[in-house]
Order: sequence, then structure tokens, then C-alpha cells
Amino acid sequence: MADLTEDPNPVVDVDGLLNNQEHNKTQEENNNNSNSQLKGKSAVLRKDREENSSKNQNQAERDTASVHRSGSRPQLELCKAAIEGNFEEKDPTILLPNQSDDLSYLALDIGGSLIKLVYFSRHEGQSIDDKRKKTLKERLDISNGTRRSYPILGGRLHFVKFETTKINECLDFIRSKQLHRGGHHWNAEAPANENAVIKATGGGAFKFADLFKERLGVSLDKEDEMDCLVAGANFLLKAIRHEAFTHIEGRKEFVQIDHNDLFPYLLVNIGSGVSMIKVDGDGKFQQVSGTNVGGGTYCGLGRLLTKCKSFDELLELSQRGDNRNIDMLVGDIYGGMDYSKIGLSASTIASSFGKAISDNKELEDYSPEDISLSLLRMISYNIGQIAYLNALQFGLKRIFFGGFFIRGHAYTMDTISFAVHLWSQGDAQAMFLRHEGFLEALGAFMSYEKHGLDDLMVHQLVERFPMGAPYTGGKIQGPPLGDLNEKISWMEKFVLKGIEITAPVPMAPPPGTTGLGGFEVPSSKGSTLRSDASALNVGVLHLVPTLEVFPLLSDPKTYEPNTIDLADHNELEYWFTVLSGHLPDLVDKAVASEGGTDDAKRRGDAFAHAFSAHLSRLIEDPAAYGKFGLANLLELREECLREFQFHDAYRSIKQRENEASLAVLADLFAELDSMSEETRLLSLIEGVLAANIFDWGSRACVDLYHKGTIIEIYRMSRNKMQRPWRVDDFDLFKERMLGSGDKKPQPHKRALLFVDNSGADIVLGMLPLARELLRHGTEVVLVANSLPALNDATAMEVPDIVAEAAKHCDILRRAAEAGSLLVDDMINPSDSSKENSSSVPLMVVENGCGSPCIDLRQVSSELAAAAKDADLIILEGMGRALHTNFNARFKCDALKLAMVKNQRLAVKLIEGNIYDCVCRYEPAS
Ligand SMILES: CC(C)(COP(=O)(O)O)[C@@H](O)C(=O)NCCC(=O)O
Ligand SMILES: [Mn+2]
Repeated sequence: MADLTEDPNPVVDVDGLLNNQEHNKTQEENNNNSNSQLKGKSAVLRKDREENSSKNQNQAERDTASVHRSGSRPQLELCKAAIEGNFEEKDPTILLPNQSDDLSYLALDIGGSLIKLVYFSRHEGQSIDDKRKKTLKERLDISNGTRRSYPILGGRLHFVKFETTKINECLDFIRSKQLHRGGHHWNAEAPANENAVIKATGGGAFKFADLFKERLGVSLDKEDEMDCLVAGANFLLKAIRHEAFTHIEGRKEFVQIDHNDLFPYLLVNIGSGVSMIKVDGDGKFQQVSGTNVGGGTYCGLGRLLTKCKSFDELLELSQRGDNRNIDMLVGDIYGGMDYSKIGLSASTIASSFGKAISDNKELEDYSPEDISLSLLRMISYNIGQIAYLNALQFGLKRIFFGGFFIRGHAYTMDTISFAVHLWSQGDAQAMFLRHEGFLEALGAFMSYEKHGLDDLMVHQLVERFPMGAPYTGGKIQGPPLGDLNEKISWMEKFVLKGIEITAPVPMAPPPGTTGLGGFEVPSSKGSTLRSDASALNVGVLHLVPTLEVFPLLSDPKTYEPNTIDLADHNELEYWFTVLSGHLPDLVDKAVASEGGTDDAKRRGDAFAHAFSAHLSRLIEDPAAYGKFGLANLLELREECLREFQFHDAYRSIKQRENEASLAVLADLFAELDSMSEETRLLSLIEGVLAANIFDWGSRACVDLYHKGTIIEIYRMSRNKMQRPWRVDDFDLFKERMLGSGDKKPQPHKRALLFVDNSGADIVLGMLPLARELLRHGTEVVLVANSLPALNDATAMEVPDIVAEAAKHCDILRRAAEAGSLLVDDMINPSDSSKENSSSVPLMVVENGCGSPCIDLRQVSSELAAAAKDADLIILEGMGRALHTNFNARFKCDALKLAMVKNQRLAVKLIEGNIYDCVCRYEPAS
């Protein structure tokens, strides 16, 4: 498509349709006027439409229902909420008398310095099974009863740490959440149990057993630490896609482990001492070696040598140290040169603390910082070396390191990695685990019977990062922020930091921690590798047994949803700046969607700070939340909105755009019907591409909306359509649809249409295309979001849109009836049964997500079921066809349609310009 203007970032002149007065209108005002403006102006589209406010009301109610149905967060019952105690208090307790308790289960790992908790929570009452859904289930042959129903499925796992010295806080936390009530009974209805038992491991399970009995009335059921360690590691490595990562020269790289090819491996657990365990399977392991030089040695020697009191203090010191002042390096021996013959660089440590032999200095003459770093490296290096030698001896390909010594500390991991690399001559790699600190607690949790956790597969787990969680994996801290008010006041306390991070200043790519093969000084890293900054965040694990891998992916193993890799620092920098720039507008929309009340404003501010804090955290460490692409970032924004109870920020915009578009739909149908089949197909695809311009997530488009009404912009966009598009496989698609010459091809059996935005996009773009497919005898399934994201149409909203559209079109009406879409709104129920049989059905399914993009490894079971008979998929919009899935290959024919509404993406992806279009057709592979 040609540029809308010559300027790649244009202010678009809508074909001279607008007068100056109109230029100043907002989109909302314009849309309200759209009906009258249409009259007589458009040759294509002409129709008045009555106001239908009762329908809007209906829609709003459905939206709310939608949130309850598949909302990914609990709804807080704030009625009669009250602050307990003094309002001026720093962290007042907020009582929520009407909040029903979550069902929760708990396991503990009580170590010498930290208590780790893993607990489960389930929120009830999330499913409404309406008539439409039931019919759909029958049609798609989705059964309910086959899954083994364990109590744990369908909830969340939370990971929390406390310092052991603050065990009272931990007990208060358990009590406040009633985590001790569930015990091992898995029964929500069970009354508080006199003989309740909590699974626990670690020395503290013995030491604090009486305290737990006294304070909470529960007994600790002690589990063996090593059993727990291995069970936790096995679960994580099998169930979390990117649990393991390498850490080389300051760079984390996530490793996808094939869970069928996990065993055997070496697990190195670095606590006070070090255990090395050969793991051969679930519950199958043996300790093969170890060393007494471990975390305790670092702490003990460090304390004697530096007067530091704690492990964290020591680590902090090491950040500012320079081990060259105390270690003897290869260069010291070789006059500054590398010992290249055996591959040792000048900066490699030849002898830890070796300089002290000849320096003729006393302990006080060395800085505690340098001592701490030398010690840390000495111990890490030694552990890495011994681990590798054991892996070699037992023929183990993989070595995973865990234990409290590591704590996500960059230099520790780099040093271990260096040792493994050096001594294996590059054959072996050290790997670390994101949930490293929680292995034993998770293992203790696994030791409850019949939890169902080990039946869960990778695609049934979704990790989310609600506020409060971001720091639980890094700095040790207390309870996560459980309720909304707590979160808001926490965010308010961060206002200063928030201002600082509203416009994140991207940093240069982090320099290597060690330099090539050696040990450079950490001071060169400035703040980029603070010990807490480099720690990985541990989110909340949502266990969603209904998620499935999309069955039409050619190769799910190699499938990567994200097109843009945020590991590329330039990309990260760009997209962070863009998303920060969107924030003020988004907050305005969100607050307005909730009536602009003071409460909504307060939540809006908190949301802005929370999302900025996420951005800031990710700028600091792009790997902090695991492997994170642009699609994850866009989803994080939606999740963050939901967290602050903005369930549908674009609700009214969507409604207005739907109405304006539906008003002209009949005319569009009439015009399309007057065309030849070939012209019509082209016009339909053009229509989809043109209408994809209605995207409230694109800065450029939003600026555009101030310039005209929906219909004006739609017409302008259509008029500018010029083939060839930047990616133009239309002819190929046409041939598949219409054949060439006299040969009529077999129509597709079933098409899945992944719809995108509300308004013109779905009404004037995708619905007419769906209608054409139906006309060809192809069943059509409209696939829409489960939860709102920007102005995307949701699966709850689409049936009403279809019902409205069906009023203007027999094809749609019959197909919708055949697909039982009109069960609630049957236009003429009496004649439906006969026609049902003669029409292919039109159906709607939810996709299982609430994001502008889609990761096809985790889709709803109804979409997976609908996919089984599908031989065509159409992915529409930038989020689903470009940001994600642009490179995805499918087992069936696939059409990817989108307008590129971002200049940088256009350059990067298609070497084109903003508003260029993509029509990529890929026959079944
Ligand atoms: C969020 C989106 C992917 C939604 O696009 P859509 O899928 O609706 O076509 C898109 O608006 C986007 O990439 N925005 C980037 C930010 C910008 O250009 O302002
Ligand atoms: Mn969209």
C-alpha cells in the first residue's frame, strides 16, 4: 500500500473531507456525529441507524460477566472495607469483612537464613456456562469430564520469602491468609483442623516445630530436604518453559529443556556446604560428591576477614571490589601477557589471594571489598571446577546449580560458568534456575498427595508478575501485596521512584562481567549489576488445565511467538520508550472507563506507577521476568490494568465504533454483492486491511482519529489501498479460493478467523470476509479474545455484533443460527430449524488470552477443539499476525493480514513504511 502521506510519521489529511472545525473534535465526538455525516456523503456506505442504548446496557453487563467468567484475577469485595488502627500508620491493615477466603495450601522450607513458602490459592465461582457455550461444546465435541479433577488445578502457586529472624512476620502472614487451615486435606469445606499438618523441610522444620504448634496450632510434617530439592528441580525443569538459563559474561540466556530428554543431570546445591546429586528421574537420585568449601566458607571467612556481619553485606561489598589487588593473575606471572598456549587470558586468576604472598601488607591494608570479591571468586570457581569433574566422571551432559549461595548473583554465576567452561574446554555449560531459592519448598509442596501438580504440562502454566511479586524473587522481603488497597498505597510510596521511571532512560547493553575468559573488575558495571538487580523475579504461577497447544502449529517445539526479540537492546529501548509514552493517554482512558471517580483516579495513578516500575525493572534487567518478548510486554500492560481493576478501558470506544460501523454494513454488503466474485474477494481483503487502521494501541493511529469520523477514516484508508501491498500473496490466495480457468477448487472445510479490533475492523473487515467464506460453503469460527485488551473485540462481545450484522444479511443469519450463535437473540426462531440444516455454521470461540497478541502454545480448549477440523486460518491485525506469529508455520493454509501501524516495525519487518499492508498467504506445510 502506498503511504498515507509522504511523511513516514504523518499527520494524515483525510482526503480533504474535514473542515477545520472537525479537526478539533475528539474521536468520541466525531463518532457520535458519524451517522449524520454519512448521509449523502458516501457512495459506498449509506444508512441511518437507530440508537440502541438498551443493547449497550446489555453489552456492558455481558462485559462484566466476561470478567467474572474468565478473569485472571480475583475480585476483591471491598464493601465495608475499613482501615484497622491509625490512618497515619505506615502499613495499616485493611479489613475486608466481605472477602471470602481463597482456598489455600502451604509448604515451607525453613532454612538458617531464609524461610521459603510455596502456597496455592484458588478462587471460586469463575465459570458461567451459558446456553451458547453449551451448544458450542456439543458441536465441537468438547467433553468436560475426562480430566482428572484434582483440587489444586485451576489456581495459582505463590512464592514468598521471609528472613528466618523474622519468623513472627511469617507466622502472621500465614495466619492472615489462613494458609494453615487447608493442610493436607484439600477440602475447602473442612473446618479449621485441630490436627492440621503442614509439609515442611529444612532444619527449621525441627527447630521451629513447637513455635508453629503454639502460634498456629499446626504440626509440621517433616520432609527430607534432598528429596524435596530434587522433586522441586524436576518439576520446574519439566513444567516451566524457560526455567534454566546460562549466565556468561553478564548475559543471561534462557535454555529450553526438552522434558523428555532431561535425565540424567547433575544438580549442584550450594548451601553452607555443597552437595552434588546425580538425578536419574523422579525420585531417583544419589549424592555423588560434594565439597565442604561452600556458602558457609564464604560467610565465615568473609566475616573474619572483613568484619561483615551477613552474607548479603558481603555480597554487597564484593560489588565494589577489585580482586586484582589481591589475586595473582596470569598476567602478573607473564608480565601482563596472556598464557595463550593453554588458553588463559592475562586476567585469569592463577592463584586466589596469591598477591598477598609478596605484597608485604597486613590484612588492614587490603580493602574489604577486594577481599570479599576474591573470596567469592575463589569459592565459586572451585565449586564450578569440582562440579564439572563430577559431571565428567558420571557422563552427565547438564549441570544445574542452585542453593542459597547463588541468589541470582551475577559474579557468582559468571565465575561458576567460567570454571565449567574452562575446564570442559567449552563442552559443558553451567545452568542456573529461576526459582532457584524455592526448590525445596516446592518439593515439600509436591509431597502432598493428590495435588495433581505433576500432571500439569508446560502449556498449562502461565507465570504472571503482579505488583509485589516483582521483588519477592530479588530482595528478600515479606508478604506479597495481596489486596488492591495495599498495592495502591505501596505504589503511592513509590511515587518518587515512579517519577524517575516514567520515562525510562535506557542504558547501554550491559557490559560483560568478566571480560573475555577472565575476571575483570566489577566497578566497570556501575549500577547495572547490583546484586538485587541481577536477581531474577519469581512471579505467580497460574495453573490453567484448560489451556492447550494449538494443534495446527507445524512444529510446536520450534514455535516462537515473538517476532521482535527484546534481548536486542535497541528494540528494548525503542519499545520501552513507546510504551512509556502511551501511559498518560491510557490512564486517562482507563480512569474515564470507570466513571472518572476519585477512586478510579487513584487506581489510575497506581497503575501508571506499577507499569512504570515493571518497565524500569526490565530496562535494568531485560531477563528479570524470564524470556520476555514484546508480546509479553503488551500482555503485562493489560494484566497490570486488570490488577488495578480496570477491566475494559476501551469499552465505550468499542461500543461507539461498533455502532457506527454496523450502521453502514448493509450498504457495504449491497455494494459487495454487486461485484464479480473475483473483484469481491479483492475488495474484501482490501477491506480487512483498510479497517485494521482502527487500533487504539498505535500512537500514529490515535493521532489520526482526531482528524475524522470512523467512516471517513475507513474510506480514506480504503481509497489509499494500492496493490501490490508490501507483502502481497493475494493472487495465490485467490487461486486457492477461486481456482484458475474453469477449475473450481474444493472449498475449505472450516476457517478459523482470528479477529482483532472492534468497530470497523471486525464489522466492515472480518465479518464480510466471513460471510464470503460461508457463501463458499466453508464453516467459519470467529476466534476472539477471552479478556479485553485495548480495543480488541472479545468473545463475549462478538455474538452480539454478529446478531446485529445478521439483521442485514441472510447468509450471516442462517449461519449464525446454524452455529447456535443466536440462541439468545433469535430473530425469527420459528423458521430456524429448517434452515439450520441447509447452512454451514458460523461460530465464536474464545482464544484463552487477554492480550493484543497471541501465543499459540497456550490457547483455550474450545479453540483447540475448533482447530481440529480447520483447514484455513486467518490471522488478522498487527498483534496476532506481525508481533506474534509472523514467522509461525501451520499444518493448514494460513493467511496473515495486517496493516503496519508503526514506522519502525514497518522498516524492520517488511522494509516498508507505516500504513503498508501485509497479505501473506502460506499454503499448508
Ligand atoms: C498493540 C498493537 C499490536 C495492536 O495492533 P492490532 O493487533 O490491533 O492491529 C499495536 O497497536 C502496536 O504495536 N502498537 C505499538 C505502539 C505504537 O506504534 O504506538
Ligand atoms: Mn487489536
